Parts: sequence; C-alpha cells; structure tokens
Amino acid sequence: MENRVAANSHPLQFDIASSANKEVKISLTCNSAGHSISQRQTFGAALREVENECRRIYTIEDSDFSLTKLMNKVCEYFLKMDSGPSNKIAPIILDTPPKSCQNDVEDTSLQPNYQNVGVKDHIIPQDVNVASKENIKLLEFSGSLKSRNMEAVLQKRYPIYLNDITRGQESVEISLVNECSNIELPDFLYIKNNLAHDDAQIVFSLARISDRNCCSQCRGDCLSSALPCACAAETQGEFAYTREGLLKEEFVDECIAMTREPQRKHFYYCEICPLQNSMLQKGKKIKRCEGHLTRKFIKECWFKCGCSKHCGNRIVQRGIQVALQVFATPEGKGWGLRPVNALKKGTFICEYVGEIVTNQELYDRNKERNAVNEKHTYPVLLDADWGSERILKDEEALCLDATEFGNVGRFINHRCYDANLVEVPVEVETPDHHYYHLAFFTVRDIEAMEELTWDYGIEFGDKHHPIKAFKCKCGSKYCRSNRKKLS
Ligand SMILES: C[S@@+](CC[C@H](N)C(=O)[O-])C[C@H]1O[C@@H](n2cnc3c(N)ncnc32)[C@H](O)[C@@H]1O
Repeated sequence: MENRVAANSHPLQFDIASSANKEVKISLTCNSAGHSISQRQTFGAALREVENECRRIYTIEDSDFSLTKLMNKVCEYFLKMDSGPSNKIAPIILDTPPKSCQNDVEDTSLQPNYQNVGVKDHIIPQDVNVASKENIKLLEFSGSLKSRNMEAVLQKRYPIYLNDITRGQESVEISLVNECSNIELPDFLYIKNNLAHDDAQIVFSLARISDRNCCSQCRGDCLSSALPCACAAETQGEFAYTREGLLKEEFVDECIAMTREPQRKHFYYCEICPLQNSMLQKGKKIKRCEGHLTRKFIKECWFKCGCSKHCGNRIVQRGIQVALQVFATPEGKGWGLRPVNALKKGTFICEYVGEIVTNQELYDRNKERNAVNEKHTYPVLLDADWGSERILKDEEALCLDATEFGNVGRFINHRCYDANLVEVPVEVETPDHHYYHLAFFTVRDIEAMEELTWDYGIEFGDKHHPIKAFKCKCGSKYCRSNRKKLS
C-alpha cells in the first residue's frame, strides 16, 4: 500500500491506503481499553448491531443498507478520485452524513465532499493531495463555529457537514449542512442557557417563590395527580402540557389567535414608551408607543417544588429533545432550522437563547453594529407582560441578543403570519415577568425536513425601527413585505 492517509487526531486510528494495482484498504484501529475479545463475539453480529443503530439514528429506511457496502463505496470513490489528474482532490469523509445530506446522483464526481468539523473539532482542507500525508493540515476549530483559518477553506467549497454545532452541550446532536449555497459559516459561540450581561439585573431568589405558587407537597409527576397543583395557577388551573409532553391543542390555538387575529390581539400602550424611544437615534422622539403584545404564559414547576425532574410540567427546562438540523436555505435567507423527523402539533422545539442585556445595552450595541454594517440576529424584547407592573426604565428592561452567544433558536427564520412555530413566554425560575424564557412550539403537524419558522412581528414599513428590515423571502401568501392584505 503506497498512498496512505491517516486521521490520527481522533482517538480511533482511521487509515485509508491504495496500492498501484488498484486495491484500496480501510483500516480502523480502536483501543479496546482493557476489554478482552472473547471467541463468542462475531464481527458480523457487531456489524448488524451498528447497522440497526444507524437506521434508527439517521432514519434510514432502505432495507439494503449495509456498512460493508458503505465501506466498499468509500473504497470505490477513493479509487475513482485518485484516477483523475495527479493533483485531483480526493474527498475525506470521517463520518458518514445522514441520508438526507447525501446526493443520489450516479456521477460520483458530483457527489458532495463533506468536510467534517463537528465531533472531532477539526477540518481537513480538501485542497491537499491525499497521497502525501505531510500535506494534510488539521486546522484547529475551537470555540466559535468559524475560525480565521477555516475561512479560506469554507469560502471556496460546499457542501459542508458538521455533526454537532452544540459541542456536546445539548442532549441531542444538532448537525449543520450546506448543500446548496456559498454562504459563510455562522460566527457565534453556542450556549445552552441564557447568560446575563453585567448590566442586566435578574434576581432569582427562593423568597420570590411563595408557597402559593409552588407545589412543595407534590412528589413524582404532577400531571399524574387527580387535581392540578399550584403550578397550574398561571394557566387557569390546568396544566399547559399533555401527558405525551405536548403543549395542549387549546393552548396552542389560543396563542395563535392572540398573535394572528386582530380582534384577539391584546396590546398594552404606554404614554412615553422607553422601548421605542431607546431604539431611536438620539435627539429624535417617537410620537406614540407601537404597543406591546400581551401573551399567555406557561408556568413550569421549579426548584422549590417537590416533584421530580421528570415531572410532566417541566418541558422547556429539560432542553431540546427533538433532532434538529441547521441548513442553508435555498431561497437565500441564510441558514435556517428544520427537524430531522416529523413532529406533532404542540411539540417543544427549543428556547430562544442568547445574552440577556438591558434595552440600553442593546441600543448601544446596535448603534455600533450599524456603524460598521456588522451582521446581527433579530433581537428579542422581553415585553410580553409589559405594563402589568410599573414601566421599566431602559436600564432595567431586558432583551435577548443571540448575535455572539446563542443557541439553535438564532437560526429560525421569519415567516409572515402563517409561521409553523409560536413563541410562548415560560416562567422557569422566577414569577417576576421582567425575565422569562421564550420557548418555540409547533402550531401544527410538521413534516420531516420542513423549515421551522416564526413570525418576528416585523412591520416592514416601520421606518423608526433601529434594525433595518431585511427583504422578506418568506414565501407566504400573506407576506407583509409584499404589502398583501391579510384575508
Ligand atoms: C434570527 S436570524 C435567522 C438565521 C439567519 N438566516 C442566519 O443565517 O443566521 C435573522 C436573519 O435571517 C434573515 N432572515 C430571516 N428570515 C428571513 C426572511 N423571511 N427573508 C429573508 N431573510 C430572512 C435576515 O437576514 C435576518 O436578519
């Protein structure tokens, strides 16, 4: 075997080698870490186990799927690529992308070259001749998804496939795939939970949770008890969730009605709106408050409650449970989010996670970003309960900014009016509505790989808004950007 490539940065030693007489050999060496291999264990049985696991994880329906065939394909592909011009680039696949990311075309030269930078946190640039091991550079991929070193590589080619953009922080892996456009990798650091910026005042204290709105006497699962406990008080004495872990149909419908139907929308208007004013250029004054949409809250059981972590009234706080994928949208909206499997109406997708900043801080950041034309995600104002207490000052009102630190929620694109997600405010740690979690739930059954969207509530004609509205490509027949009237 003359040409040998090894991905030996990985705990497993993975070698692929070819000889002059067109033989290709893949070898995988694994450290058995003290386990002895008995005669009773057969390689065939292990293969079948892994194949079943792959079918389940990657939802492979093809009954012919076999790892041996897959390895054979890799060898064939390796040989074909190698028989081109001497400096032809050969693909290196360290992990097989799921079927949804694979190209079915016969011509293997058109097949995607997936560059894996996920689990191993390394990328192998493809502009190296695989025959020469010395030429292979493993570019460090640490912290944010994009590093300077990677930029050159990534700007040149797609598709790209990353196993897990969460760096193992979520209980499910969230892959990223670019099959169609030449867009840059997002530059941010994945965080699972909101992080408070220095100036944001959030007080979580046991004293704030009174015995009245906490179920300290409950044990196990509150949803199994005959009567709803104190934690259901916020939702009129009924739990918001079903025993299957879905948001109840009536709750979803009520949320949709409150955001979509003009007659059901409840706005709070303040006289001099600190939120609107802080968004204006200094010196200018807005004439009237644009209104704050009041919404239905969910209250989950919290740390002072006696029930278990598996209680059915703790959905959002358990984090993401469904398989999601970040993908490059073909319509030119940048990255978007989609579920790998079909989902039922009322399924919790994820929270919108970011840096918790004051309205004042957000204003300062946006001014700086606009000055240098820097990209930012759409910020979320935590104003769902605006006006029920005293009006907060700019230095007190809170927002979520997911531009530099955020979770997968930052990839959900906007759709006017008929989006398939609704955002619901959720009390998790504190009854103080000054700070809450914003959770996304599906408003109808969703097909596997259908893009997930929410209505940002943007008015595209709003000249006062500090963030320049994008040209909407949502494709909805009710698109507000195209000024079509709602029927
Ligand atoms: C919260 S981010 C969503 C993720 C974003 N697409 C990305 O690549 O990171 C919001 C930004 O996505 C883009 N976007 C979202 N919805 C869009 C739409 N309907 N049409 C065009 N661009 C959209 C806009 O650039 C917007 O500022």
